[in-house]
Amino acid sequence: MYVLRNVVKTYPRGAAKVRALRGIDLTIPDGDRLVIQGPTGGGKSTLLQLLGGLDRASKGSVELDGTDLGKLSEAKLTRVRAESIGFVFQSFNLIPTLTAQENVETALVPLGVGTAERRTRAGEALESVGLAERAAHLPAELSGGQQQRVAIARALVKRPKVLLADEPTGNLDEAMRDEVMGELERQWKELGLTFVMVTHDTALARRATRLATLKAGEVRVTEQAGAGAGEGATTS
Ligand SMILES: Nc1ncnc2c1ncn2[C@@H]1O[C@H](COP(=O)(O)OP(=O)(O)OP(=O)(O)O)[C@@H](O)[C@H]1O
Repeated sequence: MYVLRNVVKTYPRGAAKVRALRGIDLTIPDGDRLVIQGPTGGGKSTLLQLLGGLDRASKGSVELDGTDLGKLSEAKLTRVRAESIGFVFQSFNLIPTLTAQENVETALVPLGVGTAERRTRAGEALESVGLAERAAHLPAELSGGQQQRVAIARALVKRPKVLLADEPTGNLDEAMRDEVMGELERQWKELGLTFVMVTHDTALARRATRLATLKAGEVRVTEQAGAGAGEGATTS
């Protein structure tokens, strides 16, 4: 479970400061599926980076299961990221010279998993996203939707408890968007992940059970009755 208390994030801009987050209080229970939306520059990516331990708050605390991520040493924070948090980005971030299989295996290297087990687990992860037969393909030989599914396999192969996605369908056409969202939702349900997703897509936001709207660095959370993962991937 995440507990954020009065989280402020400022960035230097010349002599001035940009206040990207202005005192966020937010609790994200285990197994939650939270969608973050809001206008450009509202602080969505900044919040996701703090949840992922990719950056630290300027003030306040970001606790994951009782540990204040901002107080960990760089080495410990890296360990938490490697073990517990899977990331999926808009731009896939696959290594172009590695095959799908090798890309997925890279997530297990920092955890000290041996070669044979890496191979097996990466194969299983690719199978779970329906890409077993594409394991030997390079990213350039895959469609956008398939590349994002490789990225999902890479995020999940380490069996994290948290999955963070920043505009995971932003680079995809509508059909592929549905394919990728369907995959993310299936994995969220099957693995009991805590799933936090930033999206500009209002159709996706409407289907979230909990919606966090970030505007000018402030958050408002709404529960949406009737929304949920069971509805399938509608595109209207
Ligand atoms: N590394 C940085 N250095 C300086 N300012 C930054 C940095 N990252 C973000 N900002 C600023 O912080 C504010 C929030 O940015 P953030 O990227 O979190 O917003 P966002 O809601 O994700 O926007 P978008 O929808 O455009 O991705 C913006 O004013 C942005 O310019």
